[in-house]
Amino acid sequence: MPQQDESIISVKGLKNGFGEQLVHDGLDLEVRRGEIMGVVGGSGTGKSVLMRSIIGLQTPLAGDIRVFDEEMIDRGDTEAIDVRKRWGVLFQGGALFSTLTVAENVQVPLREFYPDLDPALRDEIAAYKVVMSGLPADAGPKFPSELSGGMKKRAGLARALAMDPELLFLDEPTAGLDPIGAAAFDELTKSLQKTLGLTVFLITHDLDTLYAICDRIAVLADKKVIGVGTIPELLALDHPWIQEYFNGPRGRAATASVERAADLREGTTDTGPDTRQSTIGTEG
Ligand SMILES: Nc1ncnc2c1ncn2[C@@H]1O[C@H](COP(=O)(O)OP(=O)(O)OP(=O)(O)O)[C@@H](O)[C@H]1O
Repeated sequence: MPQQDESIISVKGLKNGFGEQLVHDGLDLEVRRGEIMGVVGGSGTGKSVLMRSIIGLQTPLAGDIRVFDEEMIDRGDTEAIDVRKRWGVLFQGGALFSTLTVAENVQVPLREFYPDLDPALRDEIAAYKVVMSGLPADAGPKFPSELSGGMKKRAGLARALAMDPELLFLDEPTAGLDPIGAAAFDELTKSLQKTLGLTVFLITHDLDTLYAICDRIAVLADKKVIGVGTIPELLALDHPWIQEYFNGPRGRAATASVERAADLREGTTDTGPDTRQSTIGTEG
């Protein structure tokens, strides 16, 4: 029986750098089973490098990374396969193969991990994941160039879900989406977390996403995770970046939006303008 406080990702003493530039120095982070962990920080603070280190695309200078309680650093490709099968990744922008159709893109991990799978079953799984990601069923034969930005993200999500992962990595999934598309993507992420019991590592600059769907938030600054918790818990830390981020005009607008939505649910106030418009577009 899985434990709610079971550690799914554990990063300790992580150090990353490029040439003279040190990106992480003594970074620690724990992600628990079933939570959506939002990862925020100013541009260039190393959010993507952190994700790449966890999934084995970046070899750290030092530190310890465990996923599903398996040590990841210096693990050979063959040894890592059993762990890699258990996660899905949506890279920034979707990272679809432009010469493959949506369905073929979704089948890439299936071909990699189960090369002998019956092609008819592969087609069936791909079709199911396309619909599960909120795309119309006829999106399967389309090429990425025929899709809108939001559809590309959903196609990337369908590919990330191909292997029925327990853990999902999302790198800025709502960047570049219009407010309605971004809110819809958030809802989809939340419903996948709930229905599939997913653990989600979600890099974002989108304050609305943080308020709407994240269970906890990790803040990267000063080459470390300077705080992890809910928004009120982070605000209590009194760090200047945290105060500026959550208490600045965009942060206040997002708070007001969440409060208004709560009031609306309780039927205690009238509708005002959706503030999502004012809180997007912050990516660096
Ligand atoms: N392969 C690389 N070679 C050299 N420097 C790199 C490489 N990858 C990342 N960096 C540097 O590491 C730092 C952190 O990059 P990263 O992409 O993780 O930032 P980020 O927090 O995700 O930023 P953003 O919010 O703008 O996406 C940046 O200064 C970047 O230039």
